[in-house]
Amino acid sequence: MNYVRISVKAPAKINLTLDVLAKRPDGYHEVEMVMTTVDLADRVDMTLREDGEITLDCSASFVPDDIRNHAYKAATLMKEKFQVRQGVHLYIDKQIPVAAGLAGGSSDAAATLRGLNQLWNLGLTRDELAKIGAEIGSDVPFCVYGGTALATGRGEQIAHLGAPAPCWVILAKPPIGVSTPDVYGNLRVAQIDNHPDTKQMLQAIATQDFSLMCQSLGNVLENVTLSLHPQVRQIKDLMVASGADGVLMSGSGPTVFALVQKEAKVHRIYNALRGFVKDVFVVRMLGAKEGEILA
Ligand SMILES: C[C@@](CO)(OP(=O)(O)O)[C@H](O)COP(=O)(O)OP(=O)(O)OC[C@H]1O[C@@H](n2ccc(N)nc2=O)[C@H](O)[C@@H]1O
Ligand SMILES: Nc1ncnc2c1ncn2[C@@H]1O[C@H](COP(=O)(O)OP(=O)(O)O)[C@@H](O)[C@H]1O
Repeated sequence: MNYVRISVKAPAKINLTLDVLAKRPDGYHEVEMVMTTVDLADRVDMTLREDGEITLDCSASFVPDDIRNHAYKAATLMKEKFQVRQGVHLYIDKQIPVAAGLAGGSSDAAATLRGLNQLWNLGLTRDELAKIGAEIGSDVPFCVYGGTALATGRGEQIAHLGAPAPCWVILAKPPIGVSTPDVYGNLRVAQIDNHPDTKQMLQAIATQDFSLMCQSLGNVLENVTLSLHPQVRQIKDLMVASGADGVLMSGSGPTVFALVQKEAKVHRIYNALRGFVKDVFVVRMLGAKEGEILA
């Protein structure tokens, strides 16, 4: 089918575990992370341009609209690699908080790769798109597939997992932006004393055991971000005091998420947080499903 315009959902991710095993000679860190997508999503609209230009607008004016934008980078890479004559206008409807540990920019890039594959009739597989995504950022390959996965290497090696136990996810982002390179840069790998039990998390997911999943949550970047931004600790404490079953910071932060199974608790936690931070979202995990193309 020939498209002229296509809209693709770009869901946020959370890290159920994030372990750092070593610092690599290339400056990246060797990680082991269990990630899952949630139904808080940007939307990337792509409109064919016959003049060959790549242009971008975003509903959030502070997000870059040039090559610094991961979605723009994705389009440029695809055009160059496959010598595409046509161009594209990208419009990003931004719903995911920026620099929040939720991979908003990576997911926009992944949605752009998926969408352009159709718009420009490239016929690439998801695996091929994920490989291209790794050239944009470590989290992009995961975002190309979505669902739930174990990510290793610098985060670009993906092993798909089944859906975790169904539950509510309450996200709260304090009004600070966190730089991922700064957080990794402040981590002292030899001094990490809170490595998560990744195997136990994999077991919790395989058996859809909600309480084991909550017990297995862990993120070695949390202490680094907590020391830079004490508000993150306050949000965690508030979630726990309001009855959350499991609480963790996502990625490099500063977003913190709470997991709960009972709907009554959702309201209690949401109301407690809203008095404290503006950006609070109640979402569901997307399970094992792949990112959805809307039109
Ligand atoms: C921490 C995580 C957890 O999912 O996510 P966010 O908090 O950014 O959402 C990821 O590891 C972030 O992945 P991503 O944001 O794609 O990182 P990249 O663009 O590839 O790298 C940005 C910088 O982060 C550092 N970095 C990133 C990944 C990695 N495995 N080791 C690193 O040391 C490097 O300094 C690198 O230059
Ligand atoms: N499409 C995009 N959406 C949001 N931020 C973007 C995008 N493209 C590039 N960026 C830049 O990437 C940085 C990280 O943003 P984001 O992907 O939202 O956070 P995180 O890496 O914490 O998940 C920001 O500083 C932002 O300026």
